[in-house]
Amino acid sequence: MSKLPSSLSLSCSNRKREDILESAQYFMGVALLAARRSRDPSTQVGACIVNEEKKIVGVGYNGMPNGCGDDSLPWRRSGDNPVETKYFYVCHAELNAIMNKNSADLKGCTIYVTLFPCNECSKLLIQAENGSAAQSLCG
Ligand SMILES: Nc1nc(=O)n([C@H]2C[C@H](O)[C@@H](COP(=O)(O)O)O2)cc1CO
Ligand SMILES: [Zn+2]
Repeated sequence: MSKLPSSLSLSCSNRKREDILESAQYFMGVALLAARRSRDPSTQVGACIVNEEKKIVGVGYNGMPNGCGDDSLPWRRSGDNPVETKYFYVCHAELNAIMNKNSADLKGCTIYVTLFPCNECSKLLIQAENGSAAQSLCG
């Protein structure tokens, strides 16, 4: 094999980087970044769905339904009536990641989500045939 020109061999390493992010760290990082888009004043959640080829097929964060102004619905956690709280309206990050999917189905996919899925989202993930879920270890 011909020797590298001396200028090239001295100016930059010819060895690939080893200390790269693991794929799970990368996808959870995407979920954490997506959470930064949430307008929920108390809890921001992000979700990233990845297919078996490790391609991102859906990203979402918790927010009010499309077209429903973030200022016209309540963000409070408690009220005399459930309709006075955000829980009655907010779309969870997992729901939005599923709805934002760019693939025909989610068979065998993995979802990386910054909070453990609630029972409603767990049902959605099962019905969407989402293979498995990974949850962030951060608080
Ligand atoms: N897995 C989840 N995905 C989500 O998108 N959420 C959202 C729904 C609310 O907008 C917020 C929770 O509000 P709080 O009860 O921590 O103030 O996080 C919550 C969970 C946890 O069940
Ligand atoms: Zn949920």
